Amino acid sequence: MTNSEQHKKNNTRVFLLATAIALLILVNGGFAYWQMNQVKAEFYEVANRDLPLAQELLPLIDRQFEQTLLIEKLHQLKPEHRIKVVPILEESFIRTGNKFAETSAKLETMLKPMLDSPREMTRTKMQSVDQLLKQIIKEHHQYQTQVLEMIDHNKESRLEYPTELLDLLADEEKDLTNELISLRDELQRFTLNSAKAVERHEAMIIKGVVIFTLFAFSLGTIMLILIRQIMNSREQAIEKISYFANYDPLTDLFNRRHFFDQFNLAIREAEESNTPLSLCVCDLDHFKEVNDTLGHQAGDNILTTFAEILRKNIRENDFVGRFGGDEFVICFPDATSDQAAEIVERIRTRFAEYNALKLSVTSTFGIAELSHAANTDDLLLEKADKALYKAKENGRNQVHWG
Ligand SMILES: Nc1nc2c(ncn2[C@@H]2O[C@H](COP(=O)(O)OP(=O)(O)OP(=O)(O)O)[C@@H](O)[C@H]2O)c(=O)[nH]1
Repeated sequence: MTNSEQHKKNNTRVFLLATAIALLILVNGGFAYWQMNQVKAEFYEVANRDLPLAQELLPLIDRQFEQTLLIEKLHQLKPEHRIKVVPILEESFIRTGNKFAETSAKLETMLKPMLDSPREMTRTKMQSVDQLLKQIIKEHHQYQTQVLEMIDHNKESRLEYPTELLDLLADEEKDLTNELISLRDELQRFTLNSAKAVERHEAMIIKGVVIFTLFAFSLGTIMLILIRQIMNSREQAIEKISYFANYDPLTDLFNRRHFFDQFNLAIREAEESNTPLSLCVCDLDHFKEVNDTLGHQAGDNILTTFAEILRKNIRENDFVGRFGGDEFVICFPDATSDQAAEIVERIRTRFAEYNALKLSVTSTFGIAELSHAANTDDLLLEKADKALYKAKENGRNQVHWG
């Protein structure tokens, strides 16, 4: 498998893993949100509707109790007064009782959907609430019947009420009130529990959001690091490619192609500004022998040393390239062949001095100057090559131009 195939495979794996985790988080978040909404709906149902309704029952019972006390005192009134008051009280007592029946019926209807709730906890709680309510309704009914009987009795007789009946009514009233209070408390407890459940679910969701954020952040950071690495290696590869496209890796000088690109530009500039320009072709002498006797590595070292001497001795605007093997080219913008020869002579001497210590490798140079007869890169190169050939013929280790 190639490197890029391996990269592609790794990228796909990272992407699939991230997608799977993101989907898991999404499903989990969705489930938690759905659960929280369910609990919230039940909570608000009780808090906003049923609880105030249950609390409404309590004052109704209180009112009926007060009315009972009044009925109790009826026998103290004169019969002619009693006849006037009894119907008013009776009517008021019945009205309050009807209101009680209406409110408790509403409460019963509202409890009904919760009795069929899909959540078992809600169902169990609501069953006990429902039983309590039924008990209250039943007891209230008995209580009301007894009081109404007492009113009838008041209408017809002048007799005092038997104390047992009054005690019984008082007890029933107390029971009724107590049961109403416990109904209200039960509903309040349920509301409180629902509120806690909502809080728990909200905390869970917040935790989920925090974990998701941390995860997304880490994933993002990893992605960024990966992208940076990919970009760095891409940049390095581009740098390498452009380096190899323009430079000779052994000597770090321009390669033949890049040298000639620059050389053509220099020729155009020289023609436009009407300034001189010279080209020098250099070749090491008997370099083959160095390779054959001392080895290829020693040959390489001599080539890099020669390149270094070239670089150090040319002027700021001059440039040099490796033509191939042991052949080099130097461009001298704004220099006649005489001026170029002066610089080249210095190079030849330095190289000869350097090598004289260890080996006897020397260099030979041929120079050509831009003219009407030699006004292209090819013609200049041909002219410089001829000069080099002449110098080699003349015994090497010298500079020829003219
Ligand atoms: N070490 C080394 N040798 C190289 C490289 N490129 C070419 N050569 C060798 O350089 C030698 C060039 O020899 P020639 O230019 O033909 O001849 P020469 O021995 O220099 O003789 P003259 O040029 O006539 O003085 C050959 O033996 C090539 O194998 C390189 O990158 N490194």
